[in-house]
Amino acid sequence: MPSPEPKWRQKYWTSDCLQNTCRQHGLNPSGVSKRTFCADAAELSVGHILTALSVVFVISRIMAYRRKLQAVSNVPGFRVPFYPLGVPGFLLPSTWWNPAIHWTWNWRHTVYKQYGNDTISVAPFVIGPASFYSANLDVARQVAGGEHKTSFVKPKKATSVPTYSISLDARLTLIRLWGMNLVTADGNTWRNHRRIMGPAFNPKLYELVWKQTLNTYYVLTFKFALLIIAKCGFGLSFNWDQPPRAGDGTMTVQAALRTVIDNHLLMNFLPKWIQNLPFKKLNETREANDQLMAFMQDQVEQRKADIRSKVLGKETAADAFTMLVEANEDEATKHKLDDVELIGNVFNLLFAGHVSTKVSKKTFTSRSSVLGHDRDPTLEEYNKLDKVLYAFYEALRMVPSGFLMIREAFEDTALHVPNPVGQEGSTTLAVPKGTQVIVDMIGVQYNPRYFDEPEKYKPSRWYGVSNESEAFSAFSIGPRACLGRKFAVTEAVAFLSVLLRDYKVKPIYLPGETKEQWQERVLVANIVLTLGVSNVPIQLIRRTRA
Ligand code: HEM
Repeated sequence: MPSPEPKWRQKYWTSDCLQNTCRQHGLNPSGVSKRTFCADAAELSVGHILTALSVVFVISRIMAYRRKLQAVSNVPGFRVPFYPLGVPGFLLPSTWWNPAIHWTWNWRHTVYKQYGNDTISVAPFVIGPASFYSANLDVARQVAGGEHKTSFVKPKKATSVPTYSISLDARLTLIRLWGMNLVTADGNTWRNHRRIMGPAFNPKLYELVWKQTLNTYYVLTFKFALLIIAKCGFGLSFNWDQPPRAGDGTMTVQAALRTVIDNHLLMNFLPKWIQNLPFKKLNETREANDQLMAFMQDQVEQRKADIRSKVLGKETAADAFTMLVEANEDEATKHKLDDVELIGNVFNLLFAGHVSTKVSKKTFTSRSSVLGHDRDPTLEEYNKLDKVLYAFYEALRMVPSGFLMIREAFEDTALHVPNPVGQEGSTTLAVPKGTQVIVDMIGVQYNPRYFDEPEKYKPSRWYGVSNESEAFSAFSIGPRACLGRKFAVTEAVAFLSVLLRDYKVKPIYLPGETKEQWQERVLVANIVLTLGVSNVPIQLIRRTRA
């Protein structure tokens, strides 16, 4: 009994094969079993099926594409293969045929001009939903303002966001990590969250923000200055994240040095017997001093060992500390400093270098008209620091960290899109349920409708604008505007006022580079959950007291 033909083969028999002939391939029927399989004919059939499938796919895409164009009322915009916030659009590099997530930044100066209005559409012809992108504040008010009667919500659940929408999915998943919250909620749930959260943002909190920002400024600049002097002056392998531990490891070198520096007057001027009294502060200072000495001793030993085992002709490290130890080792024995003297010198250098590099609380700039005294600013003086506020507003306008506000129509609705500048009125567009309207916050901040010469850094444009004003829109507008606005602004003003009091900030130019060219070079978007810029080369120059 011949074994039965497998099913997949039988499927491809042609009627010619069944009649023991194959006109197409000229087979002689004699001797050819009825069950002979005509492989070429079968391949032809697979090809037919694939072609048919492709045709079906293309037709379905064309129909879907037409629906997307209808959804966005044929408003001009991108006709590209992929949705910018989804896979693969998000993963592929941003280029003319794939805007990707970066387009709102990369093309911020040109894109809306190119399409003739500040609301445009995206209709991807391969994959992804139709959406509007708008740099218009009236559109923002309709979709993101959180008005009672809105037909737009933040895209519902992270899980319900289509899987092609990787970035959106990731953003929502991240901000929902700890459950439903004010940022992700909508409707009555949002109102309830806001009612409870709102009172937490009160003057007492801002008082704390102010105080802690100033404290952190000193901790930060101390650590920063220590790091530089330790690395460059002494070749010590200090690490920002994991500072080295002094002595027996119970204290970081940074903490020990801080204590010693803060209390050096006690150690220098009090008689020894008083220093040894069992008071908390004296105990701590003694302990810190011992730990630091043990650390320095260890460092000197290491340097000596390095110098002794130095491979002939190989340079040792060029830091001041190593060179000091090396010079001492070269001295004739009678002139040599002993270890304690060497440490004394090293410590003094470290101490002196650190104190002169660190930002002293007492440093004061003669330029400041507000902080005219030898002290830190207080929160009560906030209003007088308006120039600092305007500088911060302008920087945030140029790099708005909350760069997209994504909304979705939960029912069929309408959108009133203001006509281009110079044309009165607005156009009403029908927006089907499920269509996204994305407020492009970068576009808003660079929109010539709202700002003249938007590409220029001009803090003066904010003169007289109050902290609550909606003219400044980088924190969003309407009832759903950023709850942390005053928190962020208080922190920024406190930090910037002391930083700018103590330091001049100078851009580091390439040879022959202008300020505008520098700005264009360094403003490279760094988009994670929020928008930032990559490394900005600047020089901080300590101000001298007048
Ligand atoms: C420079 C700093 C900040 C900027 C530019 C900023 C910007 C924004 C923007 C644009 C929104 C609206 C998002 C949307 O509707 O999709 C928002 C909402 C929000 N922000 Fe901020 N934000 C900043 C700092 C903060 C801080 C420090 C906090 C908290 C301490 C905070 C808490 C919130 C909350 C809770 C919401 C949701 C408000 C609601 O939906 O009712 N933000 N922020």
